[in-house]
Amino acid sequence: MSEALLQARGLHLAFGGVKAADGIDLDVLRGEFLAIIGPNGAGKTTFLNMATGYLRPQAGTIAYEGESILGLAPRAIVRRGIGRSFQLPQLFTEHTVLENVALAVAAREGVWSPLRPLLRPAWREEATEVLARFGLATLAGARADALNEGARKLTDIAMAVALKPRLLLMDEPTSGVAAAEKMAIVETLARVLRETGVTAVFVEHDMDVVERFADRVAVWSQGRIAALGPPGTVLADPAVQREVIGIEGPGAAAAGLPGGIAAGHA
Ligand SMILES: Nc1ncnc2c1ncn2[C@@H]1O[C@H](COP(=O)(O)OP(=O)(O)OP(=O)(O)O)[C@@H](O)[C@H]1O
Repeated sequence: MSEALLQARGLHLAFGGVKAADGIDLDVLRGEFLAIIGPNGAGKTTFLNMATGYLRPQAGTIAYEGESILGLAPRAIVRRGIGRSFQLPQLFTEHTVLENVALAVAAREGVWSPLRPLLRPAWREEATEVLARFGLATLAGARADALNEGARKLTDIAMAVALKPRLLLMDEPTSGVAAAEKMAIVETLARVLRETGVTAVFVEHDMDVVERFADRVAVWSQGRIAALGPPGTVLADPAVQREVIGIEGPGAAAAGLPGGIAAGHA
């Protein structure tokens, strides 16, 4: 079986004159944590949207487990095993944390309804187990709209994990989370994903998080992948430091994205 769980080739998508994807080739390898970094507007979310059926590329292919998923609706892609969490968590705010996760379990069983009375005990039990994995058991009875940002993010990801994905795509899992809480949240997230054998792709702006948790980093720039490789190599590149991380250095002026580091596809 192929090492690549998800394989994107030649993805193009323009919005008017803006090339949000301008020839994206990417293999997501089974079992890895792949971070996507890049400046605002580089096309990171557009890639997640194409991989999850929210946007259709104008050219190119996307295969999951060796089969094309192009043209499938988001729900059909979820059923294939690709989960998604969003920059702004999509919780049922008037429901409890447990109910939110139980609704995700129900959705996996084909019941797409936010109606609390329809929740079966088995779904609640499974949701309880998922919450325990995430260390959220004490918040099971809390209403989703009473959570702080960190707990909200984790609940959103717990819902995605309850759908039993083999690949989870996350858009800025730590955005809006207080700095002091951030590492603990990602630590929890990474532990659960490793325990459950989930491959992960995450868009991230915090380079400490990237360095600590990513096996590989892909640098997005103007709809293209300008560099791809281990964090130690990619984050040390002067062009990446200047244009993505915002560090000025002596070597930075000579390099430029995407041309300066275009050869780094590992
Ligand atoms: N549905 C859309 N309609 C029109 N333009 C869009 C749409 N989605 C994205 N774009 C444009 O495509 C470009 C890439 O956007 P995208 O959201 O993918 O970037 P990003 O790298 O995720 O940025 P950020 O870090 O700010 O979230 C931007 O110029 C954006 O305005």
